[in-house]
Order: sequence, then structure tokens, then C-alpha cells
Amino acid sequence: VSRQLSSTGTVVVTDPLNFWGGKRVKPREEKNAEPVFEPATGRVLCQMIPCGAEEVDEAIKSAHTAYLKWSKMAGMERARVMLEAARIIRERREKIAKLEVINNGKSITEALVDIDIAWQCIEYYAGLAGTLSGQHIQLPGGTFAYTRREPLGVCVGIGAWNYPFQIASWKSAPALACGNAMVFKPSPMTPVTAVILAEIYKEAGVPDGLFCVVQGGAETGTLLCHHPMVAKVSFTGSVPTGKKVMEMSSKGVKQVTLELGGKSPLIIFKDCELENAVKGALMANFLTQGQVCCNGTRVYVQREIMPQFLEEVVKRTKAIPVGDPLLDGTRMGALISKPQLEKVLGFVSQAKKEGGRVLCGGEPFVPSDPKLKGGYFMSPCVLDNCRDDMTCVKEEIFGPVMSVMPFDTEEEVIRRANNTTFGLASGVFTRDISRAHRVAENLEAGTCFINNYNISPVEVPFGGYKMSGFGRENGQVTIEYYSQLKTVVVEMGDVESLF
Ligand SMILES: NC(=O)C1=CN([C@@H]2O[C@H](COP(=O)(O)OP(=O)(O)OC[C@H]3O[C@@H](n4cnc5c(N)ncnc54)[C@H](O)[C@@H]3O)[C@@H](O)[C@H]2O)C=CC1
Ligand SMILES: C[N+](C)(C)CCCC(=O)O
Repeated sequence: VSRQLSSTGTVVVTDPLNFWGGKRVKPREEKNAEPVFEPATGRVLCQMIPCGAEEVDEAIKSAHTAYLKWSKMAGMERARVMLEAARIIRERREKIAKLEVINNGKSITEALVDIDIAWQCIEYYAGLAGTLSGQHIQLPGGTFAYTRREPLGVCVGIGAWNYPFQIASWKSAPALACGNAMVFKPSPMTPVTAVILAEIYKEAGVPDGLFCVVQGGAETGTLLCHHPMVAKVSFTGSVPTGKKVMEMSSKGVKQVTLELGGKSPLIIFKDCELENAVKGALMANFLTQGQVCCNGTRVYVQREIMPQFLEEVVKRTKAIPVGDPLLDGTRMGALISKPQLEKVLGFVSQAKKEGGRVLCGGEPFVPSDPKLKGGYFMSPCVLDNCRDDMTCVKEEIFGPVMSVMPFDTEEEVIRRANNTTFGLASGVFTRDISRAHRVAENLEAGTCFINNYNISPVEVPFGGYKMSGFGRENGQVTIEYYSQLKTVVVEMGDVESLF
């Protein structure tokens, strides 16, 4: 993609977006096609044509054929192929990031980070592929047992639209490292980059079919979850859909990993380093136009420093350059869709009705560039005067809206922070190290960031408590979620029969 071709408002994708058997596959029939929009312009970027039952079956069978070869390869050999895939992604990061921006609407600065995290994830699990092993257990009389760490088989990945390429990598890297194959279904709103990952794996040398991409929405997702040859489903998305995925998977007793939503608390104590706390609050709320599952959208600020905090956070929020996501200077692009923009703006008006005060933003934003007139932009919003019982504080907004609330004591703020059905992430800013670790211990969430927010090194496990899901992505522990133990018992004496 040349510089000219890849500017905002110019790209049209016509190549087939399905991938199995080692190549892109044209949809069998064009029916039920849905237009996919470029968020920054509102223009049609391509058509998403969902896969039906026969296509899903073909993809899964192709994955199974690849699994039979791949799972028999040495871990070190799988590692070599994965390292090559990571290298190719690194080499093409600009091109992939641009397509991600055109399809998703986030800024190029962020998309480049996403692509870097993607190859790092593949590199990390390549490093673990050669270390997979079991245990040797000694039993009386020289008899012994050993365990083997074996793959599960064909795994399904179902992704959300906020981190399309990164999610496909977070799911496929540990799956492939363990010897599994994966059939991945991107969100119907972001179908264009997963197939590039499939091509790169192929180029790096995986057996044909090892990483397949099927396009589609709920129906295709349902077919995947019900397919008898699928061993596991790893899902990223909303809580209601996650529940359905779990229910469907239960019919075939399939393993599930659920990365669901959140309404995470960020707690800022008066002894914090204020400038860092303000930066942390921005990182916790405004990445990817606020459409991030682990965002710290309930910002609790100790009363004494509330005025200084608000002044600084509002000043910086107003200064965020919103606009053409492909420009290097842009820090906030467009939301994923018109309905999503309307939904988020609806949360802001509801907050006003319930007594919230808009300190800045919260309005549709029309960039001066005429080609962006139809884009789904809004100005990032800070809401003050919020209470725990307000809709904007209870529900996941999935947009650039920060709700700020005062608190007085540590005990009080922990109780309020935990008063939610979600539990994905949390954060605390303080210079008191005992307090920091005590708060981290007492918060009911899968991650607690101390004196930062939303950094996600691939070495670190990521996942939810409570209704934010279970299972983990990233880190060594994820090997457990993509493998199973076989116990082999070896008798060295005679059989002592009871009969
Ligand atoms: N926490 C998170 O990471 C995310 C939260 N959301 C929230 O969910 C709202 C709705 O967004 P959606 O993209 O519609 O989320 P969703 O949870 O419905 O979709 C996520 C994925 O699941 C697939 N899917 C949908 N129904 C399915 C079914 N019955 N069986 C199998 N797969 C199915 C979708 O095609 C997509 O690939 C957003 O406005 C946002 O608030 C959305 C995406 C990610
Ligand atoms: C990369 N990070 C931590 C900002 C978000 C990743 C989780 C997600 O898929 O929303």
C-alpha cells in the first residue's frame, strides 16, 4: 500500500477476507453481505460476507488437518516458524497499522503500538513453545508416572472490533505455541486485518489451515461454538454475548476463555504524584476513543486534591488532537460506528439528566477537513459531580467519557470500587507503598495498576474477575488455557489383581 493509496478516504478492499487451506477463499455466495465503514469518513470500505455452515465446516476441517501435523512437530520447530511470523509482522508494521486505522478509526500512533504488541506476543510464545513439559512422579517399587502437556486440538477465537489484529495475535500465539490450530472470526465491523495475520503465518511456514479466518457475525459465531470438532472457544467482547458463548460451548463440554467488559475503578490518593495521576487517568480513559474493555472509567479522587486534579485533567483532555487518524499528530480518531457514537453521546445526555456536569467534550466533533465530515468523531469528555448510582458510573460506555467522583477514606473507596459486577482491571495512584499494595490486594479485579494504567506487556497475564470473565491471555499462565495434561502411569512390578 503506497502512501498515496493508504490515505484516509481512499482505500477500498475487494480481496476475499476468508482464509483456509493456506489461501484466501472467496465467499460461496454473496448473500447477507454487510457494508463495512471507514470510521473516519463514513465511507464504505468493503463488504463483509458471512460464512455459512459449509464454509465453517471446511475451515474447521482444514484446521484439523494442519493440527495433526503441527502438534507432532517439536516445540523448537514451532518456535522457529512463529519467530519468522513475528519478524514479518515487524517488517510490515506500517502497512498493517494503516489498514487497522482505516478499518477501526484509532490513531496511527496507537495502531503501531498495537501491531508491535502483536508481534511481541508471537515472539514471547515462540519462546515458550520449546519449554512445554510435564512432570515425573515417583511411585513405590520403581513404578512411576509422568505427565505430558498436550494441545487441545482446533481452537476457535472470536474477536471484538477494538483491537482487531492484536486480539487475533493474543489468541493465536499461545494456541499455536501449544500445538493447536485456530479458526478465528473477527468482528463483522473489522474484517480486514485478521486475514493478513493468516497470510503471514502461512508465509512463515505453518502447515496450510493452521490459522484460518472465517468472516461473519452472530450466526457464524454460533456455528463455530457448536461445531463438534472444536475443542475450545476463546472470546473477547461483551458480557451478554460471552454468556451465550459459554452456554453454547457447554453443550459440547468445550473449554472457554472469556475476556469481557469492565467498569474499572481508578483510585487517586492525595499523596500521589499529581501529574502522573492525571496522565494515568487519560491513559485509563482515552485510548482507542475510550473503546477499551479494561479502561478505568470510574475515577475516584480524594477530596482534598479534586480541584487541582480536575483543572489539570480538563486542560489536557481539551488539548487532545482529534481528527484524521492517519496523521502522526492525531491522538484521537473516530469511534467504530455511527450507532456506537450515538450510544456514547446518549450516555453523556443521560449523565446530565442525572445531575452530572460536563466539564469538557461529550459532543459530536466535525473536523475541518471536508473528507472527514461523515466520520464518527466526538470530543473526549470529563464528567464531574458523578455519583455511584448514575448510569454513566454503573454501565460500560465504551467511548471517551471519564466519570470523576470524590472520596474521603481508603476503606470507603475500596468498598465503592468493588461495588460492581465487573472486575477486569483497577488502578491506584499513591506514593505510600504499603497503601498501594494493600489497595491492590483488596480490589476485586484481574489486574491492578499501581502508578500507571493500561500498559499491557505480553509477559503479564491479563483477564477478569467476576462478570468480566475467566481464563487469562498473555503471560506464562495462558499455556494452561491452551493445553491439557495427560497422565501416563508406568507399572514396573507385577499386577496385583483383586480378582
Ligand atoms: N469489553 C470488550 O472488550 C468489548 C465490549 N463491547 C461492548 O459490546 C457492545 C456491542 O459490541 P459488539 O461488537 O456487538 O459485541 P459482541 O460481544 O456482540 O461481539 C463480539 C464478537 O462476538 C461475535 N458474536 C456476536 N454474537 C455471537 C453469538 N451469538 N455467538 C458467537 N459469537 C457472537 C461478534 O460477531 C463479535 O465477533 C459495544 O458497544 C461495547 O459496549 C464490544 C466489544 C469489545
Ligand atoms: C492494550 N490495552 C491494554 C490497552 C487493551 C487490551 C484489551 C482490549 O482488548 O481491550
